[in-house]
Amino acid sequence: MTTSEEAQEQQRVDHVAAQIGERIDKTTSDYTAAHKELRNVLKNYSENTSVNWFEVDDRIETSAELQQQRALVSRLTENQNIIQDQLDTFKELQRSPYFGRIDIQDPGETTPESLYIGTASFVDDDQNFLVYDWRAPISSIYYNGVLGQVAYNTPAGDQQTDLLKKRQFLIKDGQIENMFDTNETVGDEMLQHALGEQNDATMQNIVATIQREQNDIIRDTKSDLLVVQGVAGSGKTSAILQRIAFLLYHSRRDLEADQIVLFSPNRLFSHYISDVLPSLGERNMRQVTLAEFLTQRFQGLKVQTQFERYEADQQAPVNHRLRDFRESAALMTAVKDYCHTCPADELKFTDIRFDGRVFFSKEEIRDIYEQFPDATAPADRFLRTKNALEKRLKHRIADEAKADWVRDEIDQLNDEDYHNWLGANHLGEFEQLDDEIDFIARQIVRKRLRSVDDAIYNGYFLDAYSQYTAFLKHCPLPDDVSADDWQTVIAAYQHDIEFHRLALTDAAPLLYLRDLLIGGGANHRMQHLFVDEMQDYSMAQLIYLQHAFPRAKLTLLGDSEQALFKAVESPESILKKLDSALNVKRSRLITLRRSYRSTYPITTFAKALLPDGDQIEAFNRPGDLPKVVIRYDEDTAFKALASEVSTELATSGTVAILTKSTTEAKRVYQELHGQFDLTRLTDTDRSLPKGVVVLPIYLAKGLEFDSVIAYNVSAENYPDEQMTGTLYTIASRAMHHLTLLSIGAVSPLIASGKIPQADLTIEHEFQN
Ligand SMILES: Nc1ncnc2c1ncn2[C@@H]1O[C@H](COP(=O)(O)OP(=O)(O)OP(=O)(O)O)[C@@H](O)[C@H]1O
Repeated sequence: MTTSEEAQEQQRVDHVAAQIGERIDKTTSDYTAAHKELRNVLKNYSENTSVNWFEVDDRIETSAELQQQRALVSRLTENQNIIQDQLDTFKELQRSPYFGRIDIQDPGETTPESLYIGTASFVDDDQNFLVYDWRAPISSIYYNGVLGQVAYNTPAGDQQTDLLKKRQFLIKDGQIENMFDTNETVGDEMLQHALGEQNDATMQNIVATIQREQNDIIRDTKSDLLVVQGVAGSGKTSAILQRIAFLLYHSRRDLEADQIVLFSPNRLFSHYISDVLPSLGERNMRQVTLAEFLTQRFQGLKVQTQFERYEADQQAPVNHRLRDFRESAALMTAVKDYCHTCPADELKFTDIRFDGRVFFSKEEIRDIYEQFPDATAPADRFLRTKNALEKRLKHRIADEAKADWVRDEIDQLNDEDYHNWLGANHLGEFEQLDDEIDFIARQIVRKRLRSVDDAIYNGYFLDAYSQYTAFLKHCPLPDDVSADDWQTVIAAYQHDIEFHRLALTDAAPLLYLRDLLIGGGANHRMQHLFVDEMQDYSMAQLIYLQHAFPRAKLTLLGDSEQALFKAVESPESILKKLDSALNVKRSRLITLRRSYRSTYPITTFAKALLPDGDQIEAFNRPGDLPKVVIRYDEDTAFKALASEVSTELATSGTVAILTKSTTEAKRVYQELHGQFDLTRLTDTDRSLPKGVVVLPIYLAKGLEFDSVIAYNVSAENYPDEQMTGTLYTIASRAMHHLTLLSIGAVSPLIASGKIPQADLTIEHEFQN
C-alpha cells in the first residue's frame, strides 16, 4: 500500500468524521429540545396530580386528563431515548467510522464504486451513503466473497457484481492505525490483532472480523431450526449475538428485541455478553437461565439446578440408562399420549375450598369436565370446565349478594368507600339506587370469594403433581429399564414433592403434562429462541422449550465435547434426533471447527485431550506452551499455586483458577484469600471482577480468561474418560496462558502418550 493511498484514506476518514461531528451537534440540540419538552410536561403532570379528588365530576375529568398526560410523557420519553441512542451511535461512529471497504462494479457500469462498511450506516445530508451498515445486503460480500464475480442476497432477489478490491481498516479515535488489502474473506492479520487483545470484563462485538462460516449463521433467515455445533472458542456465542443484531435489522418492522429470548448457561455469562448488542446500537434480547425459567414456572417448589445435579452426581453413581429414558423424546411422547387418552375419571381433580368448606367439590368439577366431548383436546376441555365454573361462581355470587351480612356491610360504608366500590367507570351508570347497591354487593362478595376465583382461573382444581405420579405409574418402559428401578423413580419423585422439591429430570415432563392438561404455559409472542450450550439440555427440555415458545424459530448452539453433564454425541446425530423430536420444516446444521479463543499451543493441547480432537483447527496465534506443575502434597501445591498466580497476575488482566466442584473452589479460596485480591464466584454472582477469581468449571461455561490455572488435574481427580469434557472445557477457557496444577500423579488424560510431551512445559518437584 502506498503512502499516498494511506493519506487519501485518512483524508476520507477525516471528512466522514467531520460530517458525523456536524450531525452530532445537530442531534445534541434535538436532544436538548426533547429533554426540555419532557421536563415541562412532567412538571405539569405533577401539578395536576394534586387536584381535588373529592368531587366526583372533577375526579372523572382529572383521571381522563391524567391518562392523556401519561401517554404524552411516555411518547416524549421514548422520543428522547431514540435521540439518545442515535447520539451514542454517532459518537461511536465518529471514533471508528468503518472497518472495511469494498470496490465493486455492477453489470453495465463503466466505473467501480467504493463502499465503506461500519457498525452502522451514515448517510450525509445529500443522501450519500458514507458508511454502510455491516448488515446491509451488499455488506455480505465483504464477509463472504473473494475477488471476482460475487452474488449477494437482496429483498429483490439475488444480485451479481464484480468485487474488485477488499480493504480492511483498524481505525481508533479517528486515526487509521492499520490498513491492508486482502483477497481472503476477512484476513488473518486483522483477526490476529483482535484476538491478541486482553480479555475485557465483557465480550466485544466481532463485526469487523466475522468469518465466512460465522457469517452463514448470522445471516440465516430461512431455517426454522438452526443447529450450530462448534468447537470451544469457535465463536458460537459471538455469532448468535451478531445474528440477533442482524435479525433485528433485517426484520426491523416486525421484530422487537424482547421477542427474542436467549437461554444462557449462567448469570455471569448473561452479564458477560450484555454489552455486545448495545455496542451495535441494538437493545438486548431477553435472557434467562434454565434454572430461572423453571423456578418461575414452579412457584413454591425448589427445582434442582444443573449445578446441584452435577455436584450430586459426583457423590453417587448415576444410572445413565434410567436417566436417559427420563430425559428422552420417548418420555415426552408418552406424556403427550397419556394426556390425550387419560379418561376423566382418572384425572386428579381436587375440591375448591373456601373458609374451610368445600365450595366446588371434585365430583362436581369432574361432572362438568365429562360433559364436554372426549375428542376435544384436554386443555380445551379444561378451559371449558373453567368457564363453566366461573359461570357457577357468578350465580353463587349473585345469590350471596342478597345475604344480610353484605347489606350490613354496605350500610356501614362511608361516602368515599362507597364511591370506591362503585369505581370511576360506573359513576352515574345506574338509574335505580337498588341496582347500584346490588352492583356493590356483588363486588363485595366477589372480593370475599377472590381465592375461589383465583383457584378457577389458575386451574388449581387439578393436582398436576399427583397426576404426574399417575402418569409415571402408567408409563410404558423400554426394555433396558426395570420395573424395580422405575419404582424407585416414582418413590423419589413423591418424596421430593412432599418436601416441595423437584429433581431437574422431572421438570420438563411435569411441565409438559401440566400444560397439556390444564393449558397455558405457551408464549406466542417470542419469535426467536436461542439456546447456548445446548449440550447441557436434555431432549425432553428442548421439546418443552419448543412447546413453550410455539411460534419461535430455534437456534441451538453447542459443543458436545464440552458436555459436563452427559456423554458426547456427533453433530449429525444430534440434528437427526432434534429433527424427529421437534418436527420442524426447515432445519440446518452448521459446524464450526476453527477455534479462535486460545493461542495455538493451548488449542493444540486441548484438542489432544479429545478422542476426535484432530477435527479442531487451531488459529495460528503464537504463545507459551501450557505448563504442568506437579507437587506431591497439598502444602507445597498451594505454595506453587500462589507462586503461579503471582506470575500470571503480572501479565494478565484476569486469572481464573478453575476447579471441578464447589468444594474444591472453597478449599482454594480458604488457602489463598489472604494473599491476593481473590474472589470466589458462585451461581448468584452476576459480574466478573478483574484480578484473580476461583470458580467451578460449570460456572465458567461460555466465559474466557487471559490466564487459566486448572486446579488439581491429578489422576485421582480426573481418573478416566468420563472427565474428558470437564478437562477440555477448563483448558479451552484460556486465551493466552494455561497452567495445570496436579497434586500427585497427573491424570492419565494428560499423561497418556496421546499428548506429545513437547506440547507441554512440565515442572516437577523432586521427591526426597
Ligand atoms: N470472527 C471473529 N473475530 C474476532 N474474534 C472472534 C471471532 N470469532 C470468535 N472470536 C473470539 O473468540 C473468542 C471465543 O468466541 P465465543 O465465546 O463466541 O466462542 P464459543 O464458540 O461460544 O466458545 P465456547 O463454546 O468455548 O464457550 C471470543 O473472544 C471471541 O471474541
